[in-house]
Amino acid sequence: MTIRKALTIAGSDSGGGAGIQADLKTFQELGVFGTSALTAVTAQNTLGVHGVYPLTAEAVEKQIDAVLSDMGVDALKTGMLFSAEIIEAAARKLHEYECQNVIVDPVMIAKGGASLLQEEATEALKKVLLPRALVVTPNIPEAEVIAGMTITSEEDKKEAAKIIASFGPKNVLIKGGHDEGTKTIDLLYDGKIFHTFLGKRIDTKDTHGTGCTFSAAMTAAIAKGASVRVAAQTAKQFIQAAIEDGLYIGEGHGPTNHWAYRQRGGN
Ligand SMILES: Nc1ncnc2c1ncn2[C@@H]1O[C@H](COP(=O)(O)OP(=O)(O)O)[C@@H](O)[C@H]1O
Ligand SMILES: Cc1ncc(COP(=O)(O)OP(=O)(O)O)c(N)n1
Repeated sequence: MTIRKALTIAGSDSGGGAGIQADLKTFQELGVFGTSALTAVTAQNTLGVHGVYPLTAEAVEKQIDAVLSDMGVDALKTGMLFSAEIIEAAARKLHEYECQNVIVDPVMIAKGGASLLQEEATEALKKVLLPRALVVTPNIPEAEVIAGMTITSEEDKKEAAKIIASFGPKNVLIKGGHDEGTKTIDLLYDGKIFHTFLGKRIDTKDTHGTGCTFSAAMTAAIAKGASVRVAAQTAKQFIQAAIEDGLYIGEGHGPTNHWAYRQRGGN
């Protein structure tokens, strides 16, 4: 049996709905062996972020070294990176180990409004990390910050995707969770063509960690050999099932159901 492996470089969510915890659960559900390099510890639950405690860039580098020098990976993703120093450290390691299948989820702000990326780190993200990405997966507010424009229509999303592509990622996927309307529209730009992935918008407050889970599902699918387009389709089905079959945990924005996709027969 060939074991496929994935690495997540991200923050810890004590509430288990987002961050490293969501990533590892998603890898597991999609049959991929998960490894991790922690960037920060957050004290977090469904009501919000109650504390952020970043690790040093050196600690992040050491974890990446430990995993990549011995075990290797088929794909990796980044999530909450918090500072320019951590972004630069991660980018140096991706260069050193010649990592190819890199999925960058440019996490900036948690649902409750807490900052998970220092404002001055956006430039480092654009300059050193995006050029190394096979795919970058911003939500709409993140796409607005990276592209430097406001998004209010599908045409705006396309324009923003083109601007973000100019920073170097091979593919840009703008997630549609923050849109309005009865459908969610995720837009993939591969440098030439636009592809859309549609879902039924579920009326629920339990959407904590949807972005992390979506990008982790893409990472797992790519680790198993899927193209970016097929991986986006798998991730869309995974997150749709995870939101639809809600778990109703906690008083605020609850986590999604990472079991749902496999329980429905997905693989
Ligand atoms: N209420 C919802 N119903 C169905 N799909 C959703 C809903 N909210 C988000 N999604 C989907 O979850 C994924 C993550 O999207 P988004 O919420 O934009 O990311 P983030 O968590 O980074 O803000 C996307 O595929 C999006 O379409
Ligand atoms: C530790 C940590 N990492 C990332 C996030 C953001 O997750 P996301 O999937 O964007 O979901 P919401 O925060 O929007 O629910 C996080 N909260 N914590």
